[in-house]
Amino acid sequence: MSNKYPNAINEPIFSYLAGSPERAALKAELEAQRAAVREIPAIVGGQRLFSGVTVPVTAPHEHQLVLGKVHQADSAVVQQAIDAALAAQPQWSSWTLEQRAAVFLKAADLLAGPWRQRLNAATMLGQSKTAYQAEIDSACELIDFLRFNVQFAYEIAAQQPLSAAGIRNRLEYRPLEGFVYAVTPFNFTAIGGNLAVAPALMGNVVLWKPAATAALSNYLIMELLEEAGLPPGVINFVPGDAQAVSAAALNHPSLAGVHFTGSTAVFDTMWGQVGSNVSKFRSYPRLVGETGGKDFVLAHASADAAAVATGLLRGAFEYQGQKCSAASRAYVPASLWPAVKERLLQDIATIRMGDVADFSTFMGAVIDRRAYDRIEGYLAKARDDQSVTIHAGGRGDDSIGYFIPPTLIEVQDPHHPLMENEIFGPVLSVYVYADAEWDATLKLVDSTSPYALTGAVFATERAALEQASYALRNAAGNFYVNDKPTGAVVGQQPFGGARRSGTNDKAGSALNLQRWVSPRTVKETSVPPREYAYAYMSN
Ligand SMILES: NC(=O)c1ccc[n+]([C@@H]2O[C@H](COP(=O)([O-])OP(=O)(O)OC[C@H]3O[C@@H](n4cnc5c(N)ncnc54)[C@H](O)[C@@H]3O)[C@@H](O)[C@H]2O)c1
Ligand SMILES: N[C@@H](CCC=O)C(=O)O
Repeated sequence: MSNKYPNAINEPIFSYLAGSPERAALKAELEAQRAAVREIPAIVGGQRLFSGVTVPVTAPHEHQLVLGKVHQADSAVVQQAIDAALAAQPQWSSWTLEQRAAVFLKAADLLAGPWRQRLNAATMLGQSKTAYQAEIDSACELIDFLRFNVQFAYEIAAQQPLSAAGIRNRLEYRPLEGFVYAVTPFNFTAIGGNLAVAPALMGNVVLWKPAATAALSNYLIMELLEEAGLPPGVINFVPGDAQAVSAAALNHPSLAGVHFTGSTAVFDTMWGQVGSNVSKFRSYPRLVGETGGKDFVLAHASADAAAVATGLLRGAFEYQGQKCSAASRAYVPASLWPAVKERLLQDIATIRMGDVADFSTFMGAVIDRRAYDRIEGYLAKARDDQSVTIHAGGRGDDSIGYFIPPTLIEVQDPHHPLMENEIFGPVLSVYVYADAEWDATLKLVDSTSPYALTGAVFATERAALEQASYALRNAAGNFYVNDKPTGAVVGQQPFGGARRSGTNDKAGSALNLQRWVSPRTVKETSVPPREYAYAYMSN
């Protein structure tokens, strides 16, 4: 099947400069959304289900501001959603790729146009992203997922076997039999959408359990998909208690796959549940999970100090360090550290943190009370720890919002918990190594953390870059050279990590989409043999 659509290109990032039309539109949308309280129901087979049992969605940077009420799906609703998905499956899986792609390409165009600021504003208010962080996520990345996935799906469909004379072979890329359970994180609106949409594009039906704290933006994605023409029941939206929803979904004989992004601990639990139910399932479920990280930045003595400091600051503190890719442990040689530290402290002193609707802010708040308490717990311990030095930040303030300032901590022990545990907040820990210990530091970086998601090396000496790239080949699924470890772009840097960071199925690439198909090989013979004996046997 050939792709008649043009090749995808990355959605350009709007500037939001003062006086720009996009800035005015976003401001207006922010005002409108902060003044409303959205009812957020489950969507099952196209029907809105309001259970009446609700959980509020609040703005992390202004926790008294209620933006929505999420109606919780109970296990009966989950069962209804699975039934609706399975009922939608025969028709949806009979649609051609071209017909399915048309829905998602229309969604991309709507999002690039009239829907852009609706989704950006919801992401800013509900998940405390600045305008830029929302734009690269809920607008550009989601549009890119929608468009590039179509292109990748055609590339998969084009992979066909040889056909010898008199025989015609083909591979049919069938969707999985059953439903895919998509469980999504709070921190990227685009990831939420993609985890539900990618299997659907390949012809699957989906049960989507969003993160409670991202329910507002994720619900808008459902509305967007409906406007784009997604038939009822293809994606069913079931916000609710994670354990209850999962218990129902992961027990169902028609579970065909899990598409997860979130913490390692939760994925471990889900994997265990699937494992203990394995003989119940009609097929072996595909398990795709992109999980936690403890992402490193390693500077070599030849590195440019300003580039290292800028990579660290953006990598560690953008979106309050709540990117799975965020720089959270750094290794800087003693000769470079004074210059890197000076520059970092100068820059950190200028960072504005606060209400993301104020476009001069660089940082908003962390997502919720639980995250605030977890991060503040690390900071409280660090404040009492004589073995570490807090150079900046180090104490949160939750009076208005869940604010944790950009925090820079120097450790003496490279195996300090601050260097090993995923904190998922704006906390950067630095270990200063002796310049002569470069080789040993490469081993240290590789062996310190159980994760292997992202990492970066800064150097101007080519030999050092090549040495680090080889020594750290298993330490990160996304490896950056002279750049921050965040900000992967769909179609340019397929994303995912190995070890305890996930199954590394590379979101935003054909590798991921291949997990959502079950190929059937068909051989057709033009003139079938009519005698069993082979010719040579008659001699
Ligand atoms: N590797 C990646 O691509 C990637 C991308 C984004 C986020 N992350 C990771 O996600 C984490 C942050 O996101 P989060 O706080 O939303 O993660 P989380 O694991 O707390 O939640 C993820 C999803 O799992 C659900 N969940 C929670 N407990 C569950 C349970 N017992 N059973 C089933 N589902 C459950 C949540 O409701 C949510 O929908 C970090 O660890 C981060 O590194 C990884
Ligand atoms: N793809 C994003 C990270 C997603 C995880 O949170 C990045 O590359 O920064």
